[in-house]
Amino acid sequence: MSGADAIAEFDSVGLRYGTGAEVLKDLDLRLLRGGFTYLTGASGAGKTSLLKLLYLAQRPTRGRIRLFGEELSHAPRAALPGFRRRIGVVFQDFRLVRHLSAFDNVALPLRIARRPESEIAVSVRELLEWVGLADRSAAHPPTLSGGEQQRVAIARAVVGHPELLVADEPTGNVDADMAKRLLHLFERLNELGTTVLVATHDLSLIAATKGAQLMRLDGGQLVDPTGLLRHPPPRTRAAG
Ligand SMILES: Nc1ncnc2c1ncn2[C@@H]1O[C@H](COP(=O)(O)OP(=O)(O)OP(=O)(O)O)[C@@H](O)[C@H]1O
Repeated sequence: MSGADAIAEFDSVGLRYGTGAEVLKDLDLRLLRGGFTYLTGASGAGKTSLLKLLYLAQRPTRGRIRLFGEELSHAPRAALPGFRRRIGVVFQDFRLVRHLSAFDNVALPLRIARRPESEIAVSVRELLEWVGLADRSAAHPPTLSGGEQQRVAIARAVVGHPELLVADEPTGNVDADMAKRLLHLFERLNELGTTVLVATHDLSLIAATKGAQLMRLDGGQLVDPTGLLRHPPPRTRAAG
């Protein structure tokens, strides 16, 4: 398989914070375009750190990352916002804008993309309904429960149909029925072409997703239960 089929590739990637020990070691991985992947691992294993590398909140301390076919270490800083706009992120701590309503938080990526307000209104309403918050669209984040904030964060991450969706424990604050509904949303987005990576401890979620790839982090290293990772990475590159 050629590099052109991968939306992201890690080649011997390591990460340390400051002068501490490496929290991620020798990561070789490949996220296939259009794939659905779960990332598991004990608390502190490095899941959030790996996701941060993918959504460009951290740079690796060694190794190489290719994203959307581009080598990140060669990309100028000015190119990074362009990459980020292609990625939807559900942060573990939600990161909603406090002074904006739930509606306006979800609308943000579409407004940044300068989509017409009429289209924004339809998309945002549809998503708020899907995540069970149609009647809370005017509410501000501080007045929402943790689970409600998480659902707004998910709606915001998916509303622009990103090429890559990265979600950190996206069902950590919701009940089993809502988790199923949110999983269905991710699957639908995946069917429409979004590559999905979900970090989770929720084994029932993983069991419910047919055909998903599973990666596990253990002590900062990737264990590969489904045998789909790349060891070692291919050196060939497809033309174009
Ligand atoms: N900004 C930081 N500065 C220093 N160390 C950090 C920082 N962020 C994470 N770490 C350390 O890196 C290691 C991996 O943390 P990370 O948050 O990636 O794990 P995780 O698998 O996502 O954990 P959890 O499931 O509890 O969210 C931990 O030892 C953590 O203490």
